[in-house]
Amino acid sequence: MEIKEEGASEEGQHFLPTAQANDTGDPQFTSIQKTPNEPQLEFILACKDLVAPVRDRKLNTLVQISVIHPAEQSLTRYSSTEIVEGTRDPLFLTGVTFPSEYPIYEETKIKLTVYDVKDKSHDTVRTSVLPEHKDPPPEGGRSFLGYASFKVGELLKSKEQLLALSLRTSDGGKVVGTIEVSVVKMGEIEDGEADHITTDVQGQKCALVCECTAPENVSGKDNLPFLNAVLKNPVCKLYRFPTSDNKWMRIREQMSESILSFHIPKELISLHIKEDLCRNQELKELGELSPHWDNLRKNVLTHCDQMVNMYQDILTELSKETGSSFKSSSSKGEKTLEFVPINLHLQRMHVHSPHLKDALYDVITVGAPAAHFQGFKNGGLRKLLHRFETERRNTGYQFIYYSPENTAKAKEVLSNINQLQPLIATHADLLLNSASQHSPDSLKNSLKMLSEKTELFVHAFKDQLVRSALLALYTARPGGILKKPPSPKSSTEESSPQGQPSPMRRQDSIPHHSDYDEEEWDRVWANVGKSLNCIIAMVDKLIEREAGSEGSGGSQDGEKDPSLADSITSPPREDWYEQLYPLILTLKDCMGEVVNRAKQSLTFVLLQELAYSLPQCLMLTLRRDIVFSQALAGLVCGFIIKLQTSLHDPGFLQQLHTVGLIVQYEGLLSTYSDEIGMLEDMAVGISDLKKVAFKIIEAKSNDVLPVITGRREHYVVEVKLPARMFESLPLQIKEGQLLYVYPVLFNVGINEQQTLAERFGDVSLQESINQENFELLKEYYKIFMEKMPPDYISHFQEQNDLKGLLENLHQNIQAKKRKNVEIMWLAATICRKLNGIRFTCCKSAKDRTSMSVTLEQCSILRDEHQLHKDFFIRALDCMRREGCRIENVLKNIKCRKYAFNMLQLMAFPKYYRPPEGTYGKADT
Ligand SMILES: O=P(O)(O)O[C@H]1[C@H](O)[C@@H](O)[C@H](O)[C@H](O)[C@@H]1OP(=O)(O)O
Repeated sequence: MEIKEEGASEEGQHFLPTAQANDTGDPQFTSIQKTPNEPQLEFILACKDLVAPVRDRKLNTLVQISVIHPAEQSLTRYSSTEIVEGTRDPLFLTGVTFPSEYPIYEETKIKLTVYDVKDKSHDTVRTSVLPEHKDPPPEGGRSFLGYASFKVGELLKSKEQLLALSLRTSDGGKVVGTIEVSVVKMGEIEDGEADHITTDVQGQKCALVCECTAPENVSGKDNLPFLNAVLKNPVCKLYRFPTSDNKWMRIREQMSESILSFHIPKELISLHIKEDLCRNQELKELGELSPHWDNLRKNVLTHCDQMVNMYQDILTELSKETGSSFKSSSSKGEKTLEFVPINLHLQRMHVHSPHLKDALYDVITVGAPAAHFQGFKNGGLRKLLHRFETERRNTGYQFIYYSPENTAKAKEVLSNINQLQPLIATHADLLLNSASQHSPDSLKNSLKMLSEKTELFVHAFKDQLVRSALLALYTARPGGILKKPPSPKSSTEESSPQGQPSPMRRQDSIPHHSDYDEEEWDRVWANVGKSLNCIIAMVDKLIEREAGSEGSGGSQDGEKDPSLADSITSPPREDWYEQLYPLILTLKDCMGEVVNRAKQSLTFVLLQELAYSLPQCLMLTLRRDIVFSQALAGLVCGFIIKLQTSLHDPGFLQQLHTVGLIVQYEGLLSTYSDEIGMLEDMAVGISDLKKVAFKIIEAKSNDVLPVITGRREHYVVEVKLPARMFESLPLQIKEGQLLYVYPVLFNVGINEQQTLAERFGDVSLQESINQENFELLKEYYKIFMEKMPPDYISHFQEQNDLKGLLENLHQNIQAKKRKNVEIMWLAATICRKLNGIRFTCCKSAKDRTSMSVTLEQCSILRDEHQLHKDFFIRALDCMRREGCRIENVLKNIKCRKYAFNMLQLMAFPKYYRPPEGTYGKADT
């Protein structure tokens, strides 16, 4: 068989194009028996007695793994091990894993090529186009030692599932050593085998017993189809690391993109369009205005219509991207992709360690939510919004100033009205329906619903803002005189039960205006309550009379002859519908009048917001929408994953509905140059996530993608769960209780730009963000301690010293130390202990983020899983050199190099520097 390098494929590109991937298995070839959703094949490698080309030269070796698909006979680079230095018997910590989706069969051939790396700094530059010949020519820093190959079937059927293969030179002649391939077995102890492997500490050796313990199901395998609907294109890596008691632990690293990257922005933009179209319509329906206000309105409408068109164009463009699940760092400035988060991934570490429970650690990695297309010349949202508000407050002579809180309130009342009015109309019709059926029970029920909704409606206007807005609008009408609206039917007032006062009271008095009848609003408003009272009184009367007539209609022995009762003994049956119909009409009329007035006045408040510095105001809204959309896509992804992995945990579920979830963002941006603006955007985007609530509903079809409802001030994300999963939820969640999140952001700049900021610039932005968010975190902890049950808390306190960690975090924030990465470690630890959702972000979530998540993973292995202390750096190097994150760099910029140069790295904190040969100035 001819082995040739496949030109377009790339090492680490784990999956063939979809058309080639064959989930159901090709009948021509023998599938590997496997547990659904588990990797099909995992093996580890070691070499023995390698022969150095030059005598006495110490070998630094790596193995490159390539796959020959049986149908194609061509060779695809699959993955590599790390470089093991200074030994002829290397034992590699980076293994090989073929995930369940990979088209691999017993007939698939695996080729293992061993290289000697002379110069690590020249070893990594492997671009997407590979040379055509069998083995790559000696690249800058490595030379070919030997190769071996085997069929997957041979490995699986071999004794102990272990192959010892001779490594041969490229002409197939000389044997240059042996390579051992051993399937990673679950639950088996390979005792007796002691291997010597090199540690971090140069020259030091460590004897280890290979042992793998049975993994427990921590990932909720059964739930995976649900998760697979949102996660796409997983990249999987395998490692084995020694523990402090010389056992092996097995680590699976997985990185997946999410379809939510595009789905959430599309949902959100559709909502913005709906909200803005509705507002524009309301502006048009504002009625006659004096010339000043009318011109202003025209101008606002022109701009607002343009904005809606722009959102529509963006949505059309995004809708073309069907099935997309990834926006690369190089697309961050693209206008049509502005709402899409940059490089969003789930970064997962699955640990199987001896004597300890299996564990999953998830971090969502994503580019800092920021408006790259709009740029950062004038800063980001935090500064821009503040400046805008201050200027608006101080230059209000052409319009009326309403505070952001009042503007938000106006939007809220408007939205409540828009929801409640049709709801009340429906309940009123249902009441009439019950009346025509002459059913007392159903009449009572319908009345109950109608009363509840009407009370909410009446309550919605109990605000001074409506009054002041009514007066403001009055003065903006031509001549400042309102046409007197028709008063509600007098019959309503007359039939009001004993003329009793309505439940509403007058609010504070509004500013005086000689022509303005401030009592009028009270009357219009009170009429809704009065007409409801009339309906209640009428229903009572009808039911009472019915009961009375039934009592008098019975025969003496208590038996009733219905025909007699109807036609002879009882009075003719009353037509309930006829009695109630006019009252319902009155209620609807009164309501219509209130809605009309309130809507117009509150829309007038919104006109004021838009009127000031029009284009700037709309650009700010756009910027905020963009940043929020990116942040929300990440949050929804994190929430769904957290929910899926924690469904089995009753404590978590209780926390979810009684307290809510902490969502912790680690920012690595610098407070220098453009990244100041990014951080300012990010801080607002994350804080805006407070406006989001989640609701879990049962999926009624295979479509489990979340649905968003609401408007800019308040969104509800409906997460659909398959019936079986939904059933396992606590009642409160099943009943649709809203679930809240508490986002917090801690930022520590780590690169050379931060050095400049510390020396010559200003770090106050970072300091205030950390301080403010510490307060939020403390507040969350307080609510958590108050709301969780005492027995949970006492167990929780035994396990975790959260108070101590918080105190430590506080001290570190106060300390104002340079590049104090301790802040991020502590915040992340606190978040994990509080069952929260973890995020890590830098500009592109590619380079700095990769350093940070790999460091976090290894720190967890050290602190929670007894990673052998001498192997900390090696584990870190393995993950950075051949792990998921270098694949992340590759998929973003088509080059396997972290975009750092030597000078930059000198400014990095020590543990954030990648291993030699994995970085260089690439064209990003
Ligand atoms: O993923 P990032 O750390 O934001 O990537 C940076 C990198 O840190 C920096 O060294 C390099 O000069 C580039 O600016 C990278 O950003 P890109 O957005 O260009 O990938």
